[in-house]
Amino acid sequence: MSKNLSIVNKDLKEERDKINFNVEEFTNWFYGGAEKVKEKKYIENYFLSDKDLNLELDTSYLSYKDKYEEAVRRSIVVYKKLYKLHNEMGGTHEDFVKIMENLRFTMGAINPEGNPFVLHFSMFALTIMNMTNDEQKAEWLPRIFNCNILGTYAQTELGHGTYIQRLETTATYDPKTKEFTLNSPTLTSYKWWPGNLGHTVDHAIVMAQLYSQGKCHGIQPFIVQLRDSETHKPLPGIDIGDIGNKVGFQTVNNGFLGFKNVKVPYKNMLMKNSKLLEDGTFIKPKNAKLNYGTMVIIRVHMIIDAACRIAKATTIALRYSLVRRQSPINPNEIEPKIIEHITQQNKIFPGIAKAVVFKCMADYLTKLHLSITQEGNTGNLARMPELHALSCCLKAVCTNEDAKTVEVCRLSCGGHGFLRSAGLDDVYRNSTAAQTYEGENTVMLLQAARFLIKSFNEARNGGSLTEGVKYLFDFIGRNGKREIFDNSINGILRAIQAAAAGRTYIAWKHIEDDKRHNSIEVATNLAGVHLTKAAELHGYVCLLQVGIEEIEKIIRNVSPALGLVFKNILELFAVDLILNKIGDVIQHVDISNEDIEKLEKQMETLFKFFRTSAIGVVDGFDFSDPIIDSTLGSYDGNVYENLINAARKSPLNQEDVNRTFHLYIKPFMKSNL
Ligand SMILES: CCCCCCCCCCCCCCCCCCCCCCC/C=C/C(=O)SCCNC(=O)CCNC(=O)[C@H](O)C(C)(C)COP(=O)(O)OP(=O)(O)OC[C@H]1O[C@@H](n2cnc3c(N)ncnc32)[C@H](O)[C@@H]1OP(=O)(O)O
Ligand SMILES: Cc1cc2nc3c(=O)[nH]c(=O)nc-3n(C[C@H](O)[C@H](O)[C@H](O)COP(=O)(O)OP(=O)(O)OC[C@H]3O[C@@H](n4cnc5c(N)ncnc54)[C@H](O)[C@@H]3O)c2cc1C
Repeated sequence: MSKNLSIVNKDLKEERDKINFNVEEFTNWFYGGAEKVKEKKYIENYFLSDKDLNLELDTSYLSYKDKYEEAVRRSIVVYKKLYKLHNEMGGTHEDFVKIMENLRFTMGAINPEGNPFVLHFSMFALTIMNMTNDEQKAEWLPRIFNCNILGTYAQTELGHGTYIQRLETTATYDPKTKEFTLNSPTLTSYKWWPGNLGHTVDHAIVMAQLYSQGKCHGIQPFIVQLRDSETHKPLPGIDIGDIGNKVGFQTVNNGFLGFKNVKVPYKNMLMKNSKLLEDGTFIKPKNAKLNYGTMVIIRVHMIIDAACRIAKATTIALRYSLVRRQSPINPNEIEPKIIEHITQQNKIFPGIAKAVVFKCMADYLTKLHLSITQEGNTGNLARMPELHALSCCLKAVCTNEDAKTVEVCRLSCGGHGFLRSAGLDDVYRNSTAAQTYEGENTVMLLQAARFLIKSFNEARNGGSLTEGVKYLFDFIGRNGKREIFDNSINGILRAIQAAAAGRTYIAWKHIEDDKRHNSIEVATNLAGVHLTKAAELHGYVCLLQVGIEEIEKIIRNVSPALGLVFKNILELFAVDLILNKIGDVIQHVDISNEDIEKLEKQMETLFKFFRTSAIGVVDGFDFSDPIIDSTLGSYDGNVYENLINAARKSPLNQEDVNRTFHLYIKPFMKSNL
């Protein structure tokens, strides 16, 4: 379904004629196999072809309220079809997950400003699946699955989002009535931000401080009904609403929520991890952070979201750059495609490489998450901190890169990139939201840095390290000597590792020095900037290391022509990375000016090679026109026709004279002031 039937712009056609590898083979890799691509296309078409969605309507021109109502209407069309398709496919849980995973991206085309049910189908369902005991699963899962109840994940409050230990909502247990009483004791204890909470859902997982037998037992999850199941009116004691207009996510319906003596039955505390006996005795979980599990799952999922947003933005920027002509390079020659300006290649090509490497990382992290979760299910929680640190670190590094890259793509489209119809604004808004939700990125980096510092101490004391941080041993082993640079892909990896280890050492030393006059906590705060830099560099080490390992495997399994493209992509990623981090590298690596010049030259050579493959790679990301939803990035490259057609649809252009002329402008002009 992806290609539209109009005539392809000749400049773009000429580019595609020069592609020297099999684009379909790349697509099959990106989506995990030919069967998965078929499935993706089928599911995409199944939903997007539905006329009831009325995708012709450009919702960006609607009011805030109308946008929300249209998003709800469209979502219901989609979810009805989801259940129909699920039955047709066989009705297994795997079928459902398959549809959901594909639908996740299709939903962006249906509700470009966000999905008013996304929390039900992600955090709410996942929390109930993973944090309940068997009886609770039996009670809640069928109702959630059938959408008899709709829910969200209500953790953040007006006063606290990051430091969740200090959430203020209370759940006080009374063994006589076998009920909890929920209260919001202060204004700052109001829940604030949960998606879909304002007017859509009727239930929520509420994170609240559990009080029992006169003691506080920390935050625990409760399932709470918020609205009447018939009238949808807020239940007694519930103060609920929408938090208002935002930078993006306009139709996600983020809400606020206050409780005044709201009664919740005993069975509604989620009891897989912590347990409360009916008499009010609290039984601690094996690890108190098990209650943070849903956040970890979503952080893992966010890496592929970042990869796909970059893939989408670079597809738009590259296709446009291959049809837009401007500014002759030689004064007497015709204006070139703007991609011929090397600075334009520098804006777009590294982004394409990032999308590919992030995809490798997403696959790696998904497998790691699965294996650590399976260990956890057998009671072995030893690797939980490693997964937490890695998911925090990569969530932050990948979404920061994502927002930066999408913005560079917008800039690379010049003035037209600023048009809404170019399709980059929603991508950017989603990227920048992801820098904050599921853990603000600085805070995430600091969590990762805790793990790095612990590992550094471990390494100094001759202890053992997890695979991903073993490079700290190399740093300690060098005993203050600098890593000698060599200009190979593994040489670049070693240089970034040396920079990450060196920065970890600086942070560690900063803490050790400050500890002499301060508490460890104050010393750690004072080292904060170094710590975040160390964690960021560690994130890049992980990306490059996993990129090298995965791409080496891929090269062994694909055709030689595609293998060369992957090799080119990996080198692009690596050289771009080291040049961007050269300040950190110089500090810890013996690298000469000549080496740096060589790297800069190498980048130019890589661009030259990638120049012919780039369009094949972005076509291989296989975003259909409705998904790409961009006047500049459509498959046919007919950007000028697309732009004028989109402009003609502006509500202001539906009449040739706007009433403000007669009401205000004309009287003003005739007034002679
Ligand atoms: C209908 C049926 C449906 C079926 C469904 C089927 C499933 C289909 C699947 C399909 C795919 C869908 C997938 C999802 C799609 C994704 C789309 C999502 C779109 C989402 C929209 C936006 C939603 C946004 C939501 C939110 O933002 S929710 C709120 C998030 N909030 C945060 O992230 C808060 C950040 N803060 C924290 O996490 C913590 O406070 C902290 C970690 C910063 C600190 O915690 P704390 O203070 O308790 O910790 P300390 O400082 O005391 O101690 C630190 C030590 O604790 C360890 N630690 C911390 N966390 C963990 C952990 N999680 N695991 C292990 N260990 C942990 C640290 O390691 C420290 O250890 P140390 O002391 O040894 O150093
Ligand atoms: C679009 C969107 C959707 C969301 N959806 C949900 C949802 O569905 N459910 C839900 O419960 N929540 C949701 N949230 C809330 C989100 O998880 C929090 O906003 C996020 O975790 C950040 O917390 P905060 O707002 O308290 O930021 P703050 O912690 O107040 O951050 C403000 C500044 O303080 C800094 N800071 C804070 N603590 C530290 C520290 N320890 N060290 C160094 N610097 C620090 C931060 O780096 C930041 O610069 C959503 C938020 C957004 C933007």
